[in-house]
Amino acid sequence: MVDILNTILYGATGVRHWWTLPLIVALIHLSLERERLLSKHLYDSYVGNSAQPPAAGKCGEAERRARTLDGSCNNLDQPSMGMLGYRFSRNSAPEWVEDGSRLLVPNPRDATNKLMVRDTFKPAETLNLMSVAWVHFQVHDWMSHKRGVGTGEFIHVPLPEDDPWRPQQTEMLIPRGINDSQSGDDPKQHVSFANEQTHWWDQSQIYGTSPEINDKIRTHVDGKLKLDDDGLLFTDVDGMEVTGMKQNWWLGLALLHNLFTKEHNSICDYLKEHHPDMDDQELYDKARLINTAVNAKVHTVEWTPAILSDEIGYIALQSNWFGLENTFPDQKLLVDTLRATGILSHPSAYGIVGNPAKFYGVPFSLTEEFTAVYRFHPFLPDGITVVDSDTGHPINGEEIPLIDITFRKATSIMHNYKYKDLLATFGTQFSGAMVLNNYPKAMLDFTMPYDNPPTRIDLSTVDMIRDRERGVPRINNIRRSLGLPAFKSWEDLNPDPEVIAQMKSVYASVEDVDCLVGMAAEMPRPPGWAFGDTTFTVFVVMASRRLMTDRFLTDDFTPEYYTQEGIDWVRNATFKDILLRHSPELKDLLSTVSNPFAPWTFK
Ligand code: HEM
Repeated sequence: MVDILNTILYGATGVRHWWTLPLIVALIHLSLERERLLSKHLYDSYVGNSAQPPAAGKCGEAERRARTLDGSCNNLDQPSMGMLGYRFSRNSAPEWVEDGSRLLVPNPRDATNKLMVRDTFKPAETLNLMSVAWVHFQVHDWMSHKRGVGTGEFIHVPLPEDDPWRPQQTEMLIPRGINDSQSGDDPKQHVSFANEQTHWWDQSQIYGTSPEINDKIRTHVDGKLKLDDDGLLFTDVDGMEVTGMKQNWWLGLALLHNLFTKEHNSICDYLKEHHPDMDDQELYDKARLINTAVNAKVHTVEWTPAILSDEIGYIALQSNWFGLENTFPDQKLLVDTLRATGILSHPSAYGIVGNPAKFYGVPFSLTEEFTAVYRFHPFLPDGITVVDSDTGHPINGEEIPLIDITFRKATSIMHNYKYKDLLATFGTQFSGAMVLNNYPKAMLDFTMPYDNPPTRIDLSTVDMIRDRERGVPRINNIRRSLGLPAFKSWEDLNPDPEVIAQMKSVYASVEDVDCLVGMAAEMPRPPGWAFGDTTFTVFVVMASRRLMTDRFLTDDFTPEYYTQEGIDWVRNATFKDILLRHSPELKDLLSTVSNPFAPWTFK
């Protein structure tokens, strides 16, 4: 049914790019596409393999009522689903998974030098640096593949003859990823990797996944988290903030970890006011549920529409949360009719949140393709200039290079500048665009400070190696594996003759183009979109799926679990209000802002 309708609406019309269809037709197409992808493009990494999911503890009353630290018991029928250590699944069927024989083909460092390295900064003029911080903050909630630092096992990437790192070195050593594969695994599936975070959207980056870290961040009074006398997160012995997850730490993460720790405490105050009988644990558990749902909502109805900045993106994302019914209240009859005839799915018509969970027959975990399409390192700028939030004037004049806002230097900046000025800086400065030759130079030559031994890496080469190591298909096979038409020629991927010439100097064929390079190269895109249709297709299936499968965002998004006040808090929450709650000094600057992930301007 879905296929037939989609063919009539899209294929048979001969329209090459679905987003050029009339709005309502494009929206119906999207709804049908999502059903098609969810029904056919979810592949569990445990099926056919000898490995078992990690063991979950017992799901008692406490685990039923609140999010657990290790993510177990979100699904009460299969308690280990999506928990810490659970394997990433895939959107591509096993036959599309790369087998590792092309790990160094073509040389990823050559691809970086020619196609990725930033020549001049290309801004994404519809996105600010806050949007970059935001997405990284969320990525740290969802995923972290284990790096094999200290195992002594490296992937040796030969440096091209004219490489800037020569003559000091002739190869780049990249610690191998640690895979979870076992001898009885199906060889067709190549390799499987486990997640060091929980797969659920549960703010584990703030709350931690172990009792030790969780204990360290909590006051154990009134449900609250620890903040110092300046209202900031405490500094740990490693020189960075005490918080749930702090890999690849930089100022953007520091700003948002502080913000949502403050927000947690505000939610605790509000709950205590309405429920003075709640003890520390209950306040903490409910505040975590609410804080998490707020993040999922802001991401869905504010961040994503900023990234997909047009009418289709806006309506599609509003209806993911609220349903088309509430997005177009005056079109209720049309929505009901389209639903009754099966043209619109239930989630498209009535929204995902608060409606029954849906699994499409496959246990939930995030996918390797989903990780691959979130490699948004070109969003990072070369540096920041801190501005005064009242005047917009630079403070201390000079730009602080990107490298000097990473790791413990980020924490120093948090203490050396005013929080409101740092927020204003991130609000007013542009993000980089996800296009070719826009990877920040600082990320192309840096040493991971906490690795032992320290490794000098170029993150773009590492990004490509990781995708290849994890069996992520090249861009054209991702398209085929998702049932999208392949790029038949270079021109199909990007019509610019100069870009084609440059790509041809690296890749023998359009079939070889890496996912990362393909994502940056893909043109045309819908106007206002930060990326192309291939990336978007992976988002369509996975962004919906992680909402649809989470008990606390579907079946149990109820007053019983959240309290009525909690449901109201989530319903009313906007990112602007959160910023203003914790930095009311930004009132003037934010007064003209409608989406806080688009650049703010001083009057
Ligand atoms: C200064 C800021 C950042 C630094 C220092 C940084 C550094 C890193 C490093 C070292 C890795 C792991 C490489 C490996 O596999 O060996 C990584 C992975 C990754 N980064 Fe970043 N990154 C930054 C910002 C961002 C941003 C803004 C995004 C946007 C979404 C992002 C998305 C990712 C993703 C999706 C991965 C793969 C995660 C996984 O393998 O599970 N990063 N980054």
